Amino acid sequence: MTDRIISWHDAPSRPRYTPPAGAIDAHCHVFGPMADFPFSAKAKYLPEDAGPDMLFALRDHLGFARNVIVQASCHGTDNAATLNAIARSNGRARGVAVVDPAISETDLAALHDGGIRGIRFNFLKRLVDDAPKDRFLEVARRLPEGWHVVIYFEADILEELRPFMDAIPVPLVIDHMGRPDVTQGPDGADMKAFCAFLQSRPDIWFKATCPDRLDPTGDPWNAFAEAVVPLVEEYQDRVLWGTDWPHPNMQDAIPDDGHLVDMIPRIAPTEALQRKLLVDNPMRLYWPEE
Ligand SMILES: O=C(O)/C=C(\CC(=O)C(=O)O)C(=O)O
Repeated sequence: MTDRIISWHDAPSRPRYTPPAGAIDAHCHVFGPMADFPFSAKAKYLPEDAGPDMLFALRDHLGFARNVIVQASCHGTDNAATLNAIARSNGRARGVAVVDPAISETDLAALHDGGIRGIRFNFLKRLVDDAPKDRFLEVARRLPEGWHVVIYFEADILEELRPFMDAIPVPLVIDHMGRPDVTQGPDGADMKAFCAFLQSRPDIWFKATCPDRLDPTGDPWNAFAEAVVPLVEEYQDRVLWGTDWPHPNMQDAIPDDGHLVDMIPRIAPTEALQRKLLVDNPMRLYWPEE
């Protein structure tokens, strides 16, 4: 793999929608810089550098106050780039790590000190070689106090993953709602299955994220808005929102981040919902001490 990929908009528009004070972009990533933080030998894509300075400039441009930085698969289980970004954020970023399940308690504590508050299990075959459920479960049972598990999977394996997810003893946060087919609409099979899953436990959270990934009708992503707005309303105390910048693997349909922000009032139509989505909910998971 030699070609480095750019998957982000070089001049995102300024959103028309203004997020509330203290708004948190709760799903974004950093790439490198590679000279300081090389990519994993197992990486399935090799992006151009998208480091903390770029992320924080975008945060300010979009009107956000904080970030939750999720370790992307291209950095494997070496969380140094994510930790570096958190350290440079002046307390305005926390993160989610990807770890070798054999990680020691000491190393987990060090991640906590570095601002990590959860670990991510990625089940997308195009992104990772293996996802050992038994080993994932073992580490999920010995996480630091207050941590959660982020899970990334596609809708077709939701049922298969149920016994594994049901056994995880800490809150779950599901990336991109488990990638439903939003063109089926709010009552489609994928959304129904995801709702049933949410109803099975009160501590399953989800990210109402990635219209660009999930809606083949494209910007302005009407199918996404229609399918997701009832879910946000129904589960308003356990939903998060994020840009997903720098949009790994979206180089063929790069979204305008300003337009992504303008989706917020379409999936959370009232000020009260927007406050929960962007401030209260992510604060409870990532800055509970404030
Ligand atoms: O950024 C996302 O959430 C989605 C990704 C990338 C990813 O998760 C990773 O590299 O770990 C994807 O679907 O390619």
